[in-house]
Amino acid sequence: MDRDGTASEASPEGLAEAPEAAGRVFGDRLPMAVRYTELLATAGVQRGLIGPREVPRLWDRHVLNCAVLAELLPAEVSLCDVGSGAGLPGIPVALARPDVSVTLLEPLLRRTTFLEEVVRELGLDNVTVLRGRAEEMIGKLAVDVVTARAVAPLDRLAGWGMPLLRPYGQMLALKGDTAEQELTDSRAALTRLGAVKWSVIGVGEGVLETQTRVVRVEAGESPGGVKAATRRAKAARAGRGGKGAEGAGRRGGAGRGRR
Ligand SMILES: C[S@@+](CC[C@H](N)C(=O)[O-])C[C@H]1O[C@@H](n2cnc3c(N)ncnc32)[C@H](O)[C@@H]1O
Repeated sequence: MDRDGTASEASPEGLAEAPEAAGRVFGDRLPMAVRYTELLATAGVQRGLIGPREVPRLWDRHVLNCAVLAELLPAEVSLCDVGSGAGLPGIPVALARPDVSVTLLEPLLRRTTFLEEVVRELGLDNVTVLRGRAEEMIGKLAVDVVTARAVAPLDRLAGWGMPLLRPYGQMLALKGDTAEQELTDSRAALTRLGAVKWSVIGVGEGVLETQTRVVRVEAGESPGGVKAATRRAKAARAGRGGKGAEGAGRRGGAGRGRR
């Protein structure tokens, strides 16, 4: 990140010190989390990716609130953060869990530019930035876990996120107070999209004053439904390499090694 007013050595105005719980969440990666939070408070605000009023509450409402998702992740999974924006929740999760391979998926250039700069500056070797819309990635990207915060109502989000899952993967959506209602409203869509189980879970006990509420949707054998399965099969036949339909999910399935 260049320093012509986009980031400063001193702590940015209004940004609180890292809370004690941050040390427990990020361990020896705490300095990286501190730097990320500073970049959100400086370049992130200047480029319109974070509201200036969020600066005093970046740690609790954003960085820690997102990082506690790590509690729900099995070991060594692949994860795609759909609509990552300024990197939330993907970057805090990647910082808290170096074993997890994270793809930040975001369509807007201004945002992917920021994300690439952050990844480079922090030296985050478990993070890839991918520019595009979730619905364009079906058959090209397949992961164990999809995450999202503030991207779309649950039924629409599921239509984008479920087809990106490998069999038996899971979608984790940070939903706050609307979680139960959105689940109720989305049942038919979730079933159609190959979900076999769903629930609302609170995470962050002992870290956050108010726990983060997460909608967890678990996929069965054919996440995304018939159309997604067809597109995945076509992509596999075409033998796409790299982050192809099988390529991105390089590690164990989401059902394994839960912790
Ligand atoms: C309100 S922002 C939330 C950003 C971030 N997740 C957060 O919580 O701060 C919504 C983001 O979703 C992205 N987005 C919208 N439609 C999308 C789609 N179809 N696929 C992927 N990302 C999308 C937008 O570009 C935007 O960055």
